[in-house]
Amino acid sequence: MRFDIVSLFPDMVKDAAGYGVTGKAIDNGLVDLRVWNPRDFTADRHKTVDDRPYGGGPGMVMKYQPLLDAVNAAKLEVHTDQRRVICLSPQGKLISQQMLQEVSESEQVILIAGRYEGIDERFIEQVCDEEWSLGDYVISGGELAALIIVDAVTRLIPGVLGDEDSAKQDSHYDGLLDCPHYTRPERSELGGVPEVLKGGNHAAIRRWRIKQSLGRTWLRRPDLLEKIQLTAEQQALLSEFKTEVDK
Ligand SMILES: CN(C)c1cccc(CNc2ccc(C(N)=O)cn2)c1
Repeated sequence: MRFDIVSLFPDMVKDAAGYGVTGKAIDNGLVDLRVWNPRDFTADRHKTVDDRPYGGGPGMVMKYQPLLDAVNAAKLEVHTDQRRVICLSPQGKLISQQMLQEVSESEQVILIAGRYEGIDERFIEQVCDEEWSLGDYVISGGELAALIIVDAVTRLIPGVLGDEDSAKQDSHYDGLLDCPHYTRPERSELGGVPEVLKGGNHAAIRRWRIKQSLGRTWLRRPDLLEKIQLTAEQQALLSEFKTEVDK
């Protein structure tokens, strides 16, 4: 997987991606990350990347030409048709694990991190394949949003996470919230650890974890439950949870 991030703050993106799971994936060549600064694609003396909005109004709009030239430079470096150009913005489609899964099967993902009040619409319409939003809020630039995409997609690439299953056990991978996790010490001023987890009955532990995931999803995010078809076992465990929680 090759990520190309177009951003006015390339070091911010490059440095942040260099930590943890994404940093390791880059070091061992499972992921390639390249950053492009639109300012390097300006032709004027002042290296202009933004301008005043037609129609007036506050703030500035990013000019399309430096962005377009940066995207074209990124495309030239990777010969593939398995490529997605995605702009991050509050006007985009709300991302889901499914959208991330699809993109993880591409060869090149070009992410546009906008600043200012936004980007000339002609660039979004003509150059970007998609416009994605991480949620209904505005941040000062698309860089943090782009880094979230890089992180979430990288985790889905085979071989990136040590234990193949850990990605699958990620909450939202099966559409449910994750179960609670505990580690040593067994006793603490914060309380103890559920008995079932301390025993060696792996079938009981598996059932407990599934029940907790279902119960938490039912309590905290019933909207997620609406979207999935529960197996007979899941339905039984959720019913059990509901009777216990009502007590
Ligand atoms: C039209 N355009 C590119 C744009 C317009 C306004 C702000 C920004 C940058 N800020 C962002 C980006 C994404 C998100 C999100 N919710 O994903 C929130 N804020 C970009």
